Amino acid sequence: MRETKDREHQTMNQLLQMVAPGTPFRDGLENVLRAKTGALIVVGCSSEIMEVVDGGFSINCDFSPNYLYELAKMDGAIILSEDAKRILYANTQLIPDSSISSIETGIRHRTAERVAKQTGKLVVSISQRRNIITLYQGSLRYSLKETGAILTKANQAIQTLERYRTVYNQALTNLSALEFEELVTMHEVAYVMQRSEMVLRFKMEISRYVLELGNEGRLIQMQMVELVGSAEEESRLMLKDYARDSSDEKIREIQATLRKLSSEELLDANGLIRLLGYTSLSTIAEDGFHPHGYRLLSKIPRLPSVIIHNLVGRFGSFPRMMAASIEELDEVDGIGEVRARSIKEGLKRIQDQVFIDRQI
Ligand SMILES: Nc1ncnc2c1ncn2[C@@H]1O[C@H](COP(=O)(O)OP(=O)(O)OP(=O)(O)O)[C@@H](O)[C@H]1O
Repeated sequence: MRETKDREHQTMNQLLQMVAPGTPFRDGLENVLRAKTGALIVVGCSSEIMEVVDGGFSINCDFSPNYLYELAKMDGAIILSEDAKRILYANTQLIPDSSISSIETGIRHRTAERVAKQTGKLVVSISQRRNIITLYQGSLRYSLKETGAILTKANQAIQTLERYRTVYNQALTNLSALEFEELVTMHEVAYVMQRSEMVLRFKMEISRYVLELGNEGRLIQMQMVELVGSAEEESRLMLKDYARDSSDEKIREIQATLRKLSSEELLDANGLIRLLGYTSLSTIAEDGFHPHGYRLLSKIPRLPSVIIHNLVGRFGSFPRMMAASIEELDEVDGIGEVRARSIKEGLKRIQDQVFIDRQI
């Protein structure tokens, strides 16, 4: 079910990219909309398409918004190449299988829906009377919204993302402080997992608006990138810190499963902890719920990931690493006395900062 949704989401994103404001294709569609001539446009010219096409004439020229507008004055459908860069046929009659179900009432729109379902290609219907552009592909149906309306929604989403990001930052600071104090419980970890996932889901939603807005969406995109910042990487490192199997492959698997959870499942803390590989609370009690230290170590400037990997390999958990002397750090592969000192000092600085931030 969720996989179908993911596929639909991907198809939708591709569609929105293709018709984004600023593209010649969108300019052409807007021209037709303004001229109120209506149009039926098929993007792609496979054998399945040719089976439902009757009559018309071959054009075979480069796409231009004006040309599309001129051709739309004629009756019938216009057929474009797969990349919408060439106009292949115009004035054609489309005869899809009439037994294919359709929710549309007008003939143009019903034809568009059926052709899209029958061939899997993108079909665009521009209504002459209702001032609306509708996209069909397979069983997907989407009416393009006015740029102003999308901008309003995108701005609201940015404001919500801002609030989510603030809460996520607080959750991370709190987790860091507890990691230094060795007081982390599964609840804090599950809470941070929920919060980071919410930020990432909002990012996906805003990315959709950005695609739909085309060149009008640049400012929204810049705000989104700025707000999300390092959230994705922090979230990955946090999973690496607490997953029983912290291999990159396992972390990718956990991330993919997280993405598929419904909103209710995401609120189930026990389910999230099970995702990390803990089957019961008693397993946690035995091992202690301590991070490996990937996330906090990554905050030390210029500390290569291979050294972080060696440190985690040697000490296993963050508290043991914190308790290690300069000499013990010095024994780790790739670490000399100077680096051992800078790691100790780096961690101390992060600890002080985290405790200050927690007070704010
Ligand atoms: N099967 C078809 N093949 C090609 N063109 C079609 C087909 N069906 C309808 N059209 C085009 O759509 C035009 C309008 O049809 P109709 O008014 O019945 O559709 P509609 O769905 O009500 O659209 P609108 O909202 O634009 O009025 C026709 O004049 C013709 O150009």
